[in-house]
Amino acid sequence: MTSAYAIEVEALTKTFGTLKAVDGLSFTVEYGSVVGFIGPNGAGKTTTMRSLVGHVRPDAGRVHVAGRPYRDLADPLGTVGAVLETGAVHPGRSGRNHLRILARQAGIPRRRVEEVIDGVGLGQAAGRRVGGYSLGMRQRLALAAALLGDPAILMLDEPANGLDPEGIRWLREFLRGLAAQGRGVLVSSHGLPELALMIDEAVVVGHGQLITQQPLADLRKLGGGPTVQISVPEPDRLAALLREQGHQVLECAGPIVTVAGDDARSVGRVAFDHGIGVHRLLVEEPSLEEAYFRLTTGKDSIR
Ligand SMILES: Nc1ncnc2c1ncn2[C@@H]1O[C@H](COP(=O)(O)OP(=O)(O)OP(=O)(O)O)[C@@H](O)[C@H]1O
Repeated sequence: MTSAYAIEVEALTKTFGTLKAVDGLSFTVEYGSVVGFIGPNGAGKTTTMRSLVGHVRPDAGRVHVAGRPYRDLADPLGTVGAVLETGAVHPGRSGRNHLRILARQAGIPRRRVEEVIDGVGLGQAAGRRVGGYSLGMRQRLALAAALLGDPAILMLDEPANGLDPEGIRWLREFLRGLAAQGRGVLVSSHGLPELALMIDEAVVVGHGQLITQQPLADLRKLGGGPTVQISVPEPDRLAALLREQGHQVLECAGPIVTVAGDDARSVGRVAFDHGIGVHRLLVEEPSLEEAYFRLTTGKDSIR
C-alpha cells in the first residue's frame, strides 16, 4: 500500500456556477474500516465521491485514493471500485454478460466474473435479464462490477436506498466483510440510523462542509445519555417524589415521566413505595437519530 489512508480529502472545494457544492471539506478513510459519509440531500456527498474518481474536477483541494490523485493510479480498477449510480446497464443483457463485457474491456480474466457473482450473492439471477432485476439485485450487480478489479478501496453512493430490511442486513454483513479483509470503504447516506450497524466512523457533512468526523460510539453519546421512562396515572406526584429522592426529572409529558440515567429499578421503587401503579417502565438508550438531528438541525441544504 502506498499510503496510510485509503481515501484522503483535503480542503476540497467545488463550485457549480454560483453554488458551492463542496466547501473546504477534509476527511480521511483508513484501510480496514467502513466510514459513513452522511448528510442531508444536496450536502455535496456525490460531488465529493465523483471528485475522488476523477469525474469532477475540483476547484481547489486534494482528493487522493491510495495516496494519489485518481488519474495517477497505475491500476485504477484494481485500486478503487465505485458504485455511484446503478441505472446504466443494458436491460436486455444478463447480469453475467454485463460483467463479462466490463471484465473484457478492463483485461480482467473471465473467472473473476464468477467470483464476484458468488461474492455478492447474485446466484441464479446472474443468468437473467437485468431489465427484470429488483432494486436489490441491481445494487448487487453494481457492487459486483465495482469488485471486478479486486480493489482495496470501495466507494458506494447511497447503497441502502430502496433496500428492504433483508437487503440492508446483507449489505451490512457484506461491507463488514470487506473491511475485515483490510479494505477501506466509504458509504454515503442521507441518514445516520440507516448506517448505524455498518460503519465504524461517520463523516457528517452539511452545505458542503464538514460538521464532524467521529467514531460511531462517540456520535451516539451526542444523542444524550440514557433515560428511564415511566408511565403512571399520577405523573406530577411521581415527578415530585423522584426529585425529592435526588433523581433528575427531565420531562413530564402526559402520563410519562422521563428521568436521566438508566436506573430503572430505583425509579420503579419510588413509584412502588408510594403506591403509584406503573403502566410502563423502560430504559431508552441514546439515539443516533437524535445525535444526527442535533448535528444537522438548521443545516438542511436542498439547494
Ligand atoms: N453537475 C452539476 N451541475 C450543477 N449543480 C450540481 C452538479 N452536481 C451537483 N450539483 C449541485 O451541487 C449540490 C450538491 O450536490 P450533491 O449531489 O453532491 O449532494 P449530495 O449530498 O450527494 O445530495 P444527494 O443526497 O441529494 O445526492 C446540489 O445542490 C446539486 O444540485
